[in-house]
Amino acid sequence: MSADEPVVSMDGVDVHFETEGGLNPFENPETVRAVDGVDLEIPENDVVAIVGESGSGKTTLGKAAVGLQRPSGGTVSYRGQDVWEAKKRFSNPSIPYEEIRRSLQIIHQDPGSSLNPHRTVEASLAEPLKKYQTDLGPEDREARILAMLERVGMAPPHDYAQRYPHQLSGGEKQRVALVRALLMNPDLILADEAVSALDVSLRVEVMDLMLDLQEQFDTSFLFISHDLSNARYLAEHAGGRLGVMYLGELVELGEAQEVLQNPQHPYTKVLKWATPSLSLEEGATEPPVREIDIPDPVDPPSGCRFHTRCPHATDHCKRTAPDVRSVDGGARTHRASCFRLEDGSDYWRSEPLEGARLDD
Ligand SMILES: Nc1ncnc2c1ncn2[C@@H]1O[C@H](COP(=O)(O)OP(=O)(O)OP(=O)(O)O)[C@@H](O)[C@H]1O
Repeated sequence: MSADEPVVSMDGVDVHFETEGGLNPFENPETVRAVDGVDLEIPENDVVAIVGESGSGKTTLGKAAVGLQRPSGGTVSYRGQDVWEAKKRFSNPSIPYEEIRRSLQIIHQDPGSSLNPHRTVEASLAEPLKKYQTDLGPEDREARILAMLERVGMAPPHDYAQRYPHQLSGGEKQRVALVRALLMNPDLILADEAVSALDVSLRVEVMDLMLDLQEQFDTSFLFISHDLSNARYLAEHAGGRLGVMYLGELVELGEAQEVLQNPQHPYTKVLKWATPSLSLEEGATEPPVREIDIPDPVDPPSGCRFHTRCPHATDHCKRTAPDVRSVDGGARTHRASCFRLEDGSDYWRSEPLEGARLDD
């Protein structure tokens, strides 16, 4: 372990779920490959926004990153310490599991679900402090809570501290959830669809607050959204990265501006096309896909998983899965998994699938 180690490293992470085999008890259970072979490093003070369609595995990836979902393959480490090794009884980890748990926090789409309806805001916020900051007395605890409430715009803080969750608006509940996460002094906050349930007018406000707090507390954020315009807003304003998931795979990752200005995976281009604020910039009209329907993650397509929809797919894509390729070779590498990034690939000599073409 060292201070230079990324806060979280995911190395070849798979999360596969076994599900019941339909109505027939003699049928074999099916495997949902929610996350497949994902590599992702999140250093200190970093922002990564992950975007993808519903069911692409974003939540599962996020939960695996903060140690709430055990991977079925690969490793997840916190500052070099394998998270699941640290959790084992009788292990002797370099970082105790309790410290890892405190350092990796989550805020949910529905902040109400993480607040006890029978407890005041102050009581809910005192709980993590009592558990993890045992040196704080009741007065210091109260002072910390009130200062944080004020910091996130809940003024007068004394008034908000005595309210119950039903006396708060959706935006206020999300602010309390943010305070609750920040009081743990975390290194990384997973914000899973944290603004999706809010009115459009409030989303930017809460994202601005997250950006502000991220800068002030030097906390890394893993922000998950099905909406590219939200992911873009947060990642671009933080100077962070944008990751694109498709059927369990992280198919593109890089600096947000670079990924959006110079997308390399055909699926990233589809997401751009489907986002009015971005497609209008380019005046694109025709959808850049052959098939609108998303395949089943229980039975993903062979080879490149995007080949059934890709406008550039060839026979080669149907048979072989592309490796992750670096696009620019820079320090914070822009990477994508597509044969079109390899000049010498057999892809270029292979027959385009029906309705597809090699050129743009
Ligand atoms: N505990 C589980 N057991 C079985 N299958 C699961 C489980 N959790 C998730 N899945 C499946 O894994 C796939 C990925 O789900 P996940 O929730 O991670 O996707 P997502 O991109 O976050 O989607 P959404 O935006 O709809 O939440 C889906 O097909 C989902 O049905």
